[in-house]
Amino acid sequence: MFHFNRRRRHILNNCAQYVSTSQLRAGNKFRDIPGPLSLPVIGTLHQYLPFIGPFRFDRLHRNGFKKLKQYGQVVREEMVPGVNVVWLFKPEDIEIMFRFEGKYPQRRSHLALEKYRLDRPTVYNTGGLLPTNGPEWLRLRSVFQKGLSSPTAVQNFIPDVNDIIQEWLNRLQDVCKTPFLDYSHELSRLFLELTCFVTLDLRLNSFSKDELKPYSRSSRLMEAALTTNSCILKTDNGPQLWRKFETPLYKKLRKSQQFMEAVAIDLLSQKMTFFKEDRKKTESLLESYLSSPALDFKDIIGIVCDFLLAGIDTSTYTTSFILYHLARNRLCQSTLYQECKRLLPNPDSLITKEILSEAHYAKAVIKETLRLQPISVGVGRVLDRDAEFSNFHVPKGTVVVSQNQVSCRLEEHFVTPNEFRPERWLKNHELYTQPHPFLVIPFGHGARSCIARRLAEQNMLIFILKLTRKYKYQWDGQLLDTKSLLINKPDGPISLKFEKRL
Ligand code: HEM
Repeated sequence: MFHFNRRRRHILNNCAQYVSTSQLRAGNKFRDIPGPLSLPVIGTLHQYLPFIGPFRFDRLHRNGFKKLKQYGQVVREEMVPGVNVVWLFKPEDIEIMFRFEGKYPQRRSHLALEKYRLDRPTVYNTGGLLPTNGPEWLRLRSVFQKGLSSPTAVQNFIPDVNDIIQEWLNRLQDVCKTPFLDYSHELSRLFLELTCFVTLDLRLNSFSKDELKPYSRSSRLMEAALTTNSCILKTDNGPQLWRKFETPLYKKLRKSQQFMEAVAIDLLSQKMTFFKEDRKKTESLLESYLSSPALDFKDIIGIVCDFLLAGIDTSTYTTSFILYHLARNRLCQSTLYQECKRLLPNPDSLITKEILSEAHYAKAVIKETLRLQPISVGVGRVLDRDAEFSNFHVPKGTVVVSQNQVSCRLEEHFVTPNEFRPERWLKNHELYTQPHPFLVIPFGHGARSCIARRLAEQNMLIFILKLTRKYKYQWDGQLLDTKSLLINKPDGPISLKFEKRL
C-alpha cells in the first residue's frame, strides 16, 4: 500500500510538473521564467555568498551549468530588485537575441568605467567604445573599425608582428632556463607590445632590461589593464554604491585608469610630433584616426585606452589556454609541428599571408581552444524590442546574456565535448560536424562583435606557428579551469617546459 501511494504520488507529481510546464508554455509570461530566488533589497546576492550560496561571482560558467540543470534553457535572475538578467543556453534562442539587438546593439557593461570617463570631460568626449550605447557608439565604431575590418588592412601588420614575435622568441631562449616561471606574464608583455604597436604605431620595447623591471611603464600598464578589468564585473553587478561615493573598488579602477590615460596622452603627443617630421610613411591606424574629421584628440585617447583594456588580457589568456592544450596533447602538438615544418621549411622564414591562409590545423587549434575556454561566458545584449525565447516572453530593455561557454560543453552539441580535439573543425576529418552557427561565437556576433577579431586571430596564429616551429613544450602545472574576472582568466599559473627543436 505504502509503495502504491508513493508511486502514485510520484506519478501525480510528474503529471503536475507536466501540467504546469504546458501551462507555462501557453502563458509564457516573463515572470514565469524559472530562476534563483530573489529577496527584497538584496536580490540574488545571497546566492553568491561564500559557504552559503551555490554560486560564485568568479566562476560564471559553473554557475551557468547549475542554473541550466536546475531551471532549464531560459533562466531569469533578479540580481538586484527590479533588475533582471535572462540567461540563454539554446543556440536557437541566442540567435534570436542577436536578431533583436536593433540598429544600435547595446551592452550593459563597463558602467563604472563610463562614469569615470564622463566625469572627466576635459580628457574624454564619451565613455569610450566599450560602454557607450546608441548613435554615439555607432559614430565611434564606424570610424575606429576602418583599419581593422578589412583583411588587407590587417594583413599589413604581418611583417611587424612577425618581427615583434621573433624578438620575444629570441628572449625565450634565456627565459626558459628560469625554473617555475608563470609564462602568463611573458605573454602579457608580448601582447602589450603588439597592442601598442598596432594602435599607436609605436614600440614600447617592453622586453628591454629597463622595461622588465616591476615599476617600469610597461609593467605598470599591464597591471593597470588587469586591475581595471578585474573591477568591471564587480562594479557592474550588485548595488552601485560607487555612483554615490568612492568605494575601494572604484578607487582602484580610477587609479589604474589615471595611469593608463596619462601614458596614452604621453604616447599620443609623442606620436603627433613624430608625424609632423615624417610625412612619407604609409598610413597607420593611428594616422587614419588623427586625419579623420569625425574624431578629435579626446576620442582617440578613449580608443587607445579601450584597446589597451581589451587587447592585452584577451589575447594573453587565450594564448595561455592554447599552449596549455598543446602542451598536454602531444599528438596535437606534433600534428601542428608537421604543419609548421611544411609551411616554414626554414624556422626563421618570415610569415606571409599565403602561409597563414594554409595554416588549417593551427586555425583549428585556436577555434577549439576558444570553444573550450572562450574569453567570456557569453555575450550580453539589452533587448531592443520584446522577444520570445523558448516560448517565454521577454520585454524590451531586458539584459539578456548568452551562455555559450556552458552550451559548448554539452553532449547534445559536440561529441566528447570536454576533450580538446582540433580535428573536429577540419572539413575532411571524420569528427567534423557543423554546429549551430550561434554556438561557438567567442568574438560575439554582428555589428557590435569584437572590433579587432581579425587582428587578434592573426597575432595568435603567427605566434603559435613560429613558436611551435622552434620549440617543443610540455605542461608542468596543474589542471586549469577559467576564473571569471570580466573575462575568463586561467585559474592557475602557465607552467611550461620548453625545449628547442634541432
Ligand atoms: C582572443 C582575443 C579576443 C577575443 C576572444 C575577444 C572577444 C570579444 C568579445 C566577445 C567582444 C564583445 C562582442 C559582442 O558584444 O558581440 C569584444 C569586443 C571588443 N573587443 Fe575583443 N576580443 C579579443 C581581442 C581583442 C583585441 C586584441 C582588441 C583590441 C586591440 C579588442 C578590442 C575590442 C573592443 C574595443 C570591443 C568593443 C567593441 C564594441 O563595443 O563595439 N579585442 N571582444
